[in-house]
Amino acid sequence: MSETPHSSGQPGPAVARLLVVTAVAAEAEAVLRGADPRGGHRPHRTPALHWVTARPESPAAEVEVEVVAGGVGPAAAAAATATACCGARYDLVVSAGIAGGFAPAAPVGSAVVADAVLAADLGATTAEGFSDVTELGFGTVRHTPPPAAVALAAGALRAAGIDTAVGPVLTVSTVTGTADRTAELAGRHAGAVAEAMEGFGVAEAAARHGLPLLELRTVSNPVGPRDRAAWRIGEALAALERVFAALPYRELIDAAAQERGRP
Ligand SMILES: O=C(O)c1cccc(C(=O)CC[C@H]2O[C@@H](n3cnc4c(=O)[nH]cnc43)[C@H](O)[C@@H]2O)c1
Repeated sequence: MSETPHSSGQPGPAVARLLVVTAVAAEAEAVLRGADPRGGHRPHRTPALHWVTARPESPAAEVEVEVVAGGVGPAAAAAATATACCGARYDLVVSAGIAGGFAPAAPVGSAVVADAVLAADLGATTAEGFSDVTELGFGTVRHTPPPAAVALAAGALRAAGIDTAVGPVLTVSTVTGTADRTAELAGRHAGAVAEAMEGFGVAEAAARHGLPLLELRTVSNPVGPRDRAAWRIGEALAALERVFAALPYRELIDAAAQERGRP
């Protein structure tokens, strides 16, 4: 975090900056309704749909929240996050939106906080089964959010009465739609609480910018046989708004910074 110049010429309170990346505008709007209940945010159209708001939490500590609706899927999410991070300074990046929840950990309407962000279908299928890219000798399939910030976020959501699970969140390029695929993913990723389509892309971009990452989602549907008509998107968006109303922004940013060895 940097010191902001004050009208006196002395350094003033540091403004901490949070970047939230969602897939679609409806998710970004839910995030902003929660983060900015007074509705004072300023919309922009570049680089994607993009909103900025200030969230003063105490006279000594301001937080500015920027929300980008970067598109569906890991590639769009990575491109939007990297573009945003090239244009401004942030202290923490959050991948947010709706998700499919694995039963019984994450029922519809509940929240999930990722303690690992996993690329679940980045690899190769062979006669012996699936090998991820790390097993094939390339790159990574895992990003680990700062544990203290994960615990802080989950504690704040539970304190606000939001049913919250903590565990690995899978990033997939294809939404799971069969019982076999559900069992395969759950078998390969013990303890997985949810799947969505952007977290790993956001994480890859944040890591290249040296920034800590969280993934926070609310559940619109169970992971399982496809039944799009049963997705409870309105319920998940309302829960997403409650999540972003309950977060202790400044403490989260400070916790993430401390784990990176910064003051
Ligand atoms: O139709 C709408 O009104 C609407 C409003 C908000 C979001 C959507 C989306 O379809 C967003 C796509 C988004 O959803 C995530 N998601 C949700 N459930 C799953 C799932 O079971 N498996 C994978 N991804 C899921 C995902 O991150 C997509 O980007 C529509």
